[in-house]
Amino acid sequence: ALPLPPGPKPLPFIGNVFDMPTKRIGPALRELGGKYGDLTYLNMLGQPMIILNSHEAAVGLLEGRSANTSDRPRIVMAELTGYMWEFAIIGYNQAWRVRRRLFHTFFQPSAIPKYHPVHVRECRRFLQRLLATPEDFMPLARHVFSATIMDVVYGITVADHDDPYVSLALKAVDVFSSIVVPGQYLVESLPFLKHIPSWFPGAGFKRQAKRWSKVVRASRDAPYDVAVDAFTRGAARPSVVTSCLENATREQEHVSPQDDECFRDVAGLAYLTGADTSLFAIQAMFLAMVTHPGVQRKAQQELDAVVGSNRLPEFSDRDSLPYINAVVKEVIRWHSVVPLGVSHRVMEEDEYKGYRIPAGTILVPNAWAMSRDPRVYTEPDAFVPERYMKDGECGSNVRDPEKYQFGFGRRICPGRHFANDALFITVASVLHVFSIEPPLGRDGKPAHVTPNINLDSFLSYPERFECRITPRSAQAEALIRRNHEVQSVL
Ligand code: HEM
Repeated sequence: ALPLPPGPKPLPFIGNVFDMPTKRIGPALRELGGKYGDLTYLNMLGQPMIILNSHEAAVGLLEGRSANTSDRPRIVMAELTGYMWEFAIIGYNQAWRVRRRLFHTFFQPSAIPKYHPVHVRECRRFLQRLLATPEDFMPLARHVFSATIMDVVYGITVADHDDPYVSLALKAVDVFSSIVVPGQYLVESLPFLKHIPSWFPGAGFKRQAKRWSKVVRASRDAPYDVAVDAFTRGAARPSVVTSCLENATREQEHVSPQDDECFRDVAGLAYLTGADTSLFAIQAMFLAMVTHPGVQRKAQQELDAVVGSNRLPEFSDRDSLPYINAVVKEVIRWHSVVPLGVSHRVMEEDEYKGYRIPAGTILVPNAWAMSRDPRVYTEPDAFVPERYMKDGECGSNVRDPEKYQFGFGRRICPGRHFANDALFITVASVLHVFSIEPPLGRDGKPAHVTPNINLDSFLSYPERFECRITPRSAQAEALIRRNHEVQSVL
């Protein structure tokens, strides 16, 4: 007898299909929320969907009711492309639990300090490459996070240019981004279309899925097979895969087929989720520094006072760098890397705040809207690390963006501590030695840079922009050039 949450009037049969935006999705859905409320109900060809436009609504349903809301919606395109090995999109079931538990053992807070040397080494190589070709800062940033995750997960060193694993991951993440945005493929609302023959008119999605499936499979198996081969030859470096194989072969001679599948899935997902997420956050940091020079100056003053000019930042400096920590938090808020989070699914009918939440409803947390909530953040579009500062410390003056940008409840991002480490060391190191400024215009004066963020797909990223990256001083340049090789001691 309870009403459904409010939403735009559905059309017969197709429901609200035309109300689902395809461009700047987060902002457009927030606008819808402005009319209908924090919970906006959409009927997508009969599939119930609720957009959660506020933090309170997302916490209420995804954390308060997590036993019932930790499932994932079926993604038919994931089935067609062979992506169901990714435990990020499989249901709330035993296969997910086993994989999530194993992932957690490698990425929980007590486990990740052992990856610090890899972060530091790759970050310092990044500084050297930036010095050589600063105009390539976008691809170089991709390289640093890919190199870190490939070393940590597989013990593989990636090539400086055109690495096959880096391009494979890039292609696989592109496929993933294309298939997970709600409402993009008709077959998601009409799953029977999955069975129409590939040659049938309108079955382009099936042909596309077939083309993509090769990349999807290879992205899981190619680096894993190389790591297993190295392990078998006794030539493996310490890595997540090496640890899995060592543990599995301690008591039995061979790895069971179930364990083999599980190890492939866990390593593959870390490899695919680990690089681009941090990459887009750090690209946003470069953009924020170009557009907010006052923040950059303040961060550099803190680095000069704490780290000094004779060395580069280390993880041990973290607690003494509150403003840098606040910059990292503001990067995470200002740029929603996953603007619509990852959808959850309601397993059994529920009631929330007097509304009926039907079984099978897809819940879409609009993280972008949460990051721009003017009730929580003054001037939400501005980059203001000071909002987290309290009595000279990076405290919790205001809602911590980690509470929504990494998802919710039992599905919360298990790689968030690792991502935080990667962002901290990169932000601190880059700002310590480089100035990031707008490019010079034809008149020789700094040009105006307008932030242009792509918000049309699953992962959001800054569109290509230019900036001048130069060493802050001769001493900073010498620091970068000095070879800071740190051994990988996983
Ligand atoms: C800035 C960086 C990152 C952001 C913003 C981010 C965000 C997210 C979000 C929003 C989710 C969905 C949570 C939910 O369903 O409620 C998620 C899931 C996940 N993330 Fe991240 N992530 C980041 C980095 C990473 C890294 C570095 C890794 C791996 C090392 C990782 C591994 C995962 C995995 C495995 C899941 C699936 C969890 C599950 O379904 O149980 N993420 N992430």
